[in-house]
Amino acid sequence: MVKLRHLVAGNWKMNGSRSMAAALIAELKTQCLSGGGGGVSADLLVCPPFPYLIHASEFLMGSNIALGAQDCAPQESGAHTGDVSAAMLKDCGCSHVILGHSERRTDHGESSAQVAAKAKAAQGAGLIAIVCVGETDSQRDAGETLKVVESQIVNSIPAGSTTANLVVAYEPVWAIGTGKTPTAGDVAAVHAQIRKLLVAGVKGGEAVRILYGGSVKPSNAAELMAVPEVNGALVGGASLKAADFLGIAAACG
Ligand SMILES: O=C(CO)COP(=O)(O)O
Repeated sequence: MVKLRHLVAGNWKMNGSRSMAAALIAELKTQCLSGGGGGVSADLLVCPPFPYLIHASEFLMGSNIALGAQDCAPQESGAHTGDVSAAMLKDCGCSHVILGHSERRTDHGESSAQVAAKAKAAQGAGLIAIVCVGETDSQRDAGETLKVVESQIVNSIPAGSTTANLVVAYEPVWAIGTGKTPTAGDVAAVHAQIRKLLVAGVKGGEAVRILYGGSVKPSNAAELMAVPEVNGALVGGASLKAADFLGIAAACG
């Protein structure tokens, strides 16, 4: 098992405003610079909604907090009203983009093949694709977790992915925004399976970071982040408060 530096990514989802982004990022910067983040040794990433990316990239200047988006188009450019290309995200200062989040798979019917096409476009534009996978409540109850995750991994990760352009996030759908989390043992089993698939199918797959997401908060972060093959967190609700987000980062050890 390769020891990797943790990545703590904040998925703001459809929350915030320009003034909220300014205040939250200012607080993150101050806390990180002053060491008030509890000696954060993880890499930090914030992913605001599209309209605030350009502002956020300015607010983030002078910090080493990275910027990401929450989706991109599979096409490079052209007649695709309402879509945003990966090159545009790069142009706005993004280094990462979240793809295939369960909310997009559900709300927009995104298939794993579409997620793979988006990830390929993102990587082609020089972005790191954060590809999300995870089972629903009923799939879990049916004992299908590993089968579902395997299928999503195999079909959502494009050929040409490497350690340098891919991050995977395991987010059980039933744990998102519910306050429920899997046991450390369950997380370990899924992450071990994902690692096996990455080692078999991706160049440098042993060093691709695998994040856990779903109701991560400061009070449970230490336990979740200590699970073998958990290399960071994809945080929703708790990423909207600087103290909570940094509390999670500090728990990475
Ligand atoms: O969906 C998530 C991050 O992408 C997790 O959301 P919560 O942390 O709010 O459960």
